[in-house]
Amino acid sequence: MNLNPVYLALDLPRFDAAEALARKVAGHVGGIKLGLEFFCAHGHHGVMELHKLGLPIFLDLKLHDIPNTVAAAMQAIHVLEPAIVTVHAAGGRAMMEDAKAAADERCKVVAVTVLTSLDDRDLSATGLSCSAHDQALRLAELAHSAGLDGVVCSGHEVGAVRQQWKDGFFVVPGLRPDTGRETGDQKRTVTPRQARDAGASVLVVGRPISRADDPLAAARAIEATL
Ligand SMILES: O=C(O)c1cc(=O)[nH]c(=O)n1[C@@H]1O[C@H](COP(=O)(O)O)[C@@H](O)[C@H]1O
Repeated sequence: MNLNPVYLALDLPRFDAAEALARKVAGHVGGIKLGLEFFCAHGHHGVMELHKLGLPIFLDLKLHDIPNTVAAAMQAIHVLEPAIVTVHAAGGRAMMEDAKAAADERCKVVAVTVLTSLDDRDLSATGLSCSAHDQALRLAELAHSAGLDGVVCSGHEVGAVRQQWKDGFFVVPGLRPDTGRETGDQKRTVTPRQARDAGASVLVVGRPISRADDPLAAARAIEATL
């Protein structure tokens, strides 16, 4: 895997705009993350097209269903040769075990713990009485015992998760280079540098690059802080 830990989240509705942005910053990111917005709009064909850029592809599908369905979905994406795929840890141990068993052996399967857009109050509204921190740790332990490669968590938890899972592969989104600025829908944010120092393996960055006046300068500036 490329040494630059930054994966650019290509959350753009139009294929040509997504491809142009990826081309522009390709030399300053380690890979590209294609999520639900991209996959629902452009499907397998869109992923194949972006493979031509030669960067590792992180397919962020956040699969969450019964084990049989998730395993079948994992098999259906072998052909896309993703470097990383996401499932939801809340889908449970059997679902994660079957997802890992169905994945290509070169693909890292990581489980989303607690979305970075949620805080303790949001969790309480879903019926969970623990903190986002404790829930992320609990789900990371479950993902570890299910044999996954790692988890997705915020920069607030990644240090503690790394302590309990030394050789895990950890993806941290919800990054804001300047935490004093508007964070939008993200609630548990840190800077890319803070996340890296706390033990992140991959740093997911979307809008701080894609919505910057100069995306190339933004990608370079983030790279320079790492
Ligand atoms: O799985 C993810 O990548 C993910 C998990 C999570 O808890 N929070 C989160 O923001 N993400 C993704 O990371 C990206 C963050 O985008 P920005 O907030 O624009 O940097 C989006 O593509 C989200 O789908």
